[in-house]
Amino acid sequence: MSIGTLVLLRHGESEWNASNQFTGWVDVHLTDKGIGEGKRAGKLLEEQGVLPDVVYTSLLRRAINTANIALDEADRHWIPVVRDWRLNERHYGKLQGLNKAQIRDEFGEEQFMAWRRSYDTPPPPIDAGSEYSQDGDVRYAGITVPATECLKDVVERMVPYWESTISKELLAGKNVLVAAHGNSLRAMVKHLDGMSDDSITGLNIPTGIPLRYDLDENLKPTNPGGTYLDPDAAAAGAAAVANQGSK
Ligand SMILES: O=C(O)[C@@H](CO)OP(=O)(O)O
Repeated sequence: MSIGTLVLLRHGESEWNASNQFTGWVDVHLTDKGIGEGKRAGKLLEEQGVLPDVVYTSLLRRAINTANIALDEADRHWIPVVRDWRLNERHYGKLQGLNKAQIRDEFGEEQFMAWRRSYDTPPPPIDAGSEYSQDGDVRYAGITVPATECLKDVVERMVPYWESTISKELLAGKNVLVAAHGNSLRAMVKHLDGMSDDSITGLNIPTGIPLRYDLDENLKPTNPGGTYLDPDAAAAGAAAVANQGSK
């Protein structure tokens, strides 16, 4: 049996992407632009014949709604869905809700970039019970909700999940759509492409553009880095993410 195709999809633009706020586990809505990006993602899946058999999402509405919109557009709204917190965005700790440009101004470029993109420097932890903390959220009953995470923490929660679930679907020949987030997908790409802790710091994932991975029987990409279904829009989108926080 041949290996299924993997498609990674970062959610469309969220309200806090638009207002330049650190988001993490805060459950913000898509903007109208984000909804449009979800539709376009679905069109790309359909036009390029990359039709998922199963969809995995985080527990956050920006990823859930993007997947629903894209699948509806591609006429695959009926496929089975699995949702798991391990696909959630990286928890941004005390930075959740704060403006990226203000944090950059207050703490300087180096500290700002260490919190955003270093592999193992987590932001300061969020206070339990504060406005943007998730410690009392019923959807996370039974798990220890993080107070902050660095990318390494995301890799450590995501890879065992990948190995026990998503990779098995692919090995069984199913096409899998993973609808998730900038940093949880960076963790997945790092794992798939075997990227070093240093090289992942320079990788940014644009909103709403499907990224296809063709895998061999060892789940190694035969197209390293994956293939965006709209490469020009992806390059522009990734540059915009990289520049967030700049004036
Ligand atoms: O705020 C966040 O949760 C993420 C994704 O939007 O931001 P960044 O790209 O700065 O890691």
